[in-house]
Amino acid sequence: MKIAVLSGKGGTGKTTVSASLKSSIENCQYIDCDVEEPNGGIFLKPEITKVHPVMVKVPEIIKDKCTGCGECAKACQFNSMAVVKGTVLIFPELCHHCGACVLACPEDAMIEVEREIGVVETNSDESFMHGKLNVGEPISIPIIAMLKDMVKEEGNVVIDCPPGSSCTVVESVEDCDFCILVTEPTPFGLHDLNIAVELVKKIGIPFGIVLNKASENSRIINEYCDERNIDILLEIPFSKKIAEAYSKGILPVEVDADLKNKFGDMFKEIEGKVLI
Ligand SMILES: Nc1ncnc2c1ncn2[C@@H]1O[C@H](COP(=O)(O)OP(=O)(O)OP(=O)(O)O)[C@@H](O)[C@H]1O
Ligand code: SF4
Ligand code: SF4
Repeated sequence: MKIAVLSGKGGTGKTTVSASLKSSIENCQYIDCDVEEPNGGIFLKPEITKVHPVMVKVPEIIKDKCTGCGECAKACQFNSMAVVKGTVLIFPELCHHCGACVLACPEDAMIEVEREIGVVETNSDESFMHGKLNVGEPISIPIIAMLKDMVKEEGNVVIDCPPGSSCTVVESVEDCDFCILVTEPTPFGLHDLNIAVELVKKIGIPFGIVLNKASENSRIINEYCDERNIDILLEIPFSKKIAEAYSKGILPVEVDADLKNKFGDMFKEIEGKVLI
């Protein structure tokens, strides 16, 4: 089973939940698609042995051939190039690597060259993988796509998604069997949970909720889920012990055997839902 863990809102406990789930079930690959801030490794402590650069293709001008006609800039839907007084300006960070400008050039005055935007790192058996986007790079999809290509066909996979609900999240959850939406009982948590629910419904992947940092305010999430017939798979209390363990890079399931069992039970429940 491929299970994606996401949360509309950052900081709700997505990494805590995904790394805890990975640690509570057998034969599971962990993939950290939160490539701007991959921190699952701080908990799981893999020994990184392989580093794969992630390259993208960006256009380059052959100056001798260019007539300054501007067809390339007209073809670019992402404003990543402009022709100013006959000179082509390329903004590689904005480029979406579609190749349209190269096709549009009537003079064959453009070639594509490779540019590194980040890396994918794995341990020796690839049970752990994360992507790292280079600082200042705005487009992370190619790194997530490479991680998804390296997903094992056999066994279970837990995918720690980026926060939010943009295209990086869509790329991360695509092809998954189930989504766990992690939320917290605050108005902000509820607001962003609603966006995440809309997203997974649109993509058409079955889902359930983990209510993290559960407290006396949990009612707002319980009511939201009751009204929509959404399952709350697991409630994790707001706990100083969990926060303290986190600050030392220790997962809650390492200090609480009962919680580890609950993660195992949640996995079985998800399995039951997916296999129906
Ligand atoms: N049950 C809990 N009780 C108390 N604190 C918690 C609990 N779960 C998580 N936290 C705290 O919430 C913070 C965020 O946790 P975590 O990094 O898992 O969230 P995240 O959703 O992955 O964040 P990001 O959006 O940065 O990826 C941490 O400081 C952690 O200590
Ligand atoms: S490859 Fe596509 S996005 Fe990049 S500059 Fe050319 S047309 Fe624009
Ligand atoms: S389309 Fe080709 S020839 Fe025209 S400006 Fe662009 S690179 Fe130069």
